[in-house]
Amino acid sequence: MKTINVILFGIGNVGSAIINQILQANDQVFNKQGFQINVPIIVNSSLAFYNSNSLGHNWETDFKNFSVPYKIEDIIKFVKHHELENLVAVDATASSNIVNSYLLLIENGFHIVAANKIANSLSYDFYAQLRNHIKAYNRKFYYSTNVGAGLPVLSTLRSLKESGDEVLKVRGVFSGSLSFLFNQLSEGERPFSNILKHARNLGYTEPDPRIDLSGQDVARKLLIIARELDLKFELEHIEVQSLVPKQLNGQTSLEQFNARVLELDCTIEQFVNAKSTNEVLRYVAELDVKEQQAKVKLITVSKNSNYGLLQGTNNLFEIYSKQYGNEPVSIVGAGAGREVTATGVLKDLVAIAQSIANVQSYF
Ligand SMILES: NC(=O)C1=CN([C@@H]2O[C@H](COP(=O)(O)OP(=O)(O)OC[C@H]3O[C@@H](n4cnc5c(N)ncnc54)[C@H](OP(=O)(O)O)[C@@H]3O)[C@@H](O)[C@H]2O)C=CC1
Ligand SMILES: N[C@@H](CC=O)C(=O)O
Repeated sequence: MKTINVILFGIGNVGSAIINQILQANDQVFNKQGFQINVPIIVNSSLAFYNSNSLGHNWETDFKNFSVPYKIEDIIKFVKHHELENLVAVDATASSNIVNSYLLLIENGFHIVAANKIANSLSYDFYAQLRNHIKAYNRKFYYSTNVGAGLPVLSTLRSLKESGDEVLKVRGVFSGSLSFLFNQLSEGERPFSNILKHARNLGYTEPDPRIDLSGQDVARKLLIIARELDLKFELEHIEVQSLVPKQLNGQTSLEQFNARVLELDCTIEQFVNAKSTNEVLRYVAELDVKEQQAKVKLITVSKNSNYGLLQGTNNLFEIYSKQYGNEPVSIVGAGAGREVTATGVLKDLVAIAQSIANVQSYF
């Protein structure tokens, strides 16, 4: 039985669901495949909880009672001291701090699984450097939840590419939180700011929801898709329409934004008033591979179109390729949420565990 040791950075919405799903699957699912996933260290932005065995179901209480301040070097020391093998750093934060330590972690034997999109949306130079490092140290870097949460978007793009097809265009609704916000808004019962609060409580938004509302999160996803398709894009290549009123962005802190969130309603009302009654609003991303053009913006669509009929946090990815012609490959499903995202992270983790345990997966 191989033991995979996961060091989990971030124990918020996604991180806590990852722990609970691992604890649930270890006995019934993973052991049968010849491996066990242990989680000897969990951290938030300032504290770490170390446990040389593994976490139990009471991990939240343990974290509250026994966590201590840490530096990344302490974590590396701990895993070396306890001779922990098969190390995977799971990044379930939205922070660039941990991304700054990816190279160091790789040099110290860690594979990386990231829900965090920052590493893949920094400069192209860093994007390439990270991949060179992964190759040089014979590690793996998986990030399937960067686009579409648990949906198989990046794997579909890769398999089309690897089988000789040519992806020409990718278009769709890429944000789970914006999908939820505009789906709820079209029901017409609540102001936008109130729906936003609900979306945050359900774990659909980024820790700072302006990252969603400004289009930045969708632009990052589009950038990651573009790079996956071998375009050497930077974030600046993407035309972005922000929904955040100017006075609530830039210099404003998250606390100030929260206090003045009602001001968002006026901005959104302008878009609502500009559409007809049989239309709804959708925040859409589009990459034209041939023209090398990428944009993300709010549009109006007919209520009865495939975009208009989206429900809940559903995403829609339409992948146009040479072989599929005018009928795109379409992927639809939940694009945000603690559980679906944690399942996506687990798929990446299991792929690493299977390669370590030498398990032949079905695919
Ligand atoms: N929610 C979703 O549906 C999806 C989320 N993702 C991605 O998953 C990531 C996490 O999202 P979510 O769980 O919703 O966010 P949360 O805000 O719920 O959790 C973030 C966690 O990261 C911790 N953290 C922040 N900074 C650091 C740091 N420098 N070092 C270590 N830990 C840190 C926070 O600790 P503290 O409490 O101390 O600040 C908190 O535990 C994001 O990158 C997001 O884009 C991807 C797909 C879908
Ligand atoms: N904030 C994101 C969550 C997943 O990446 C979204 O709304 O899609």
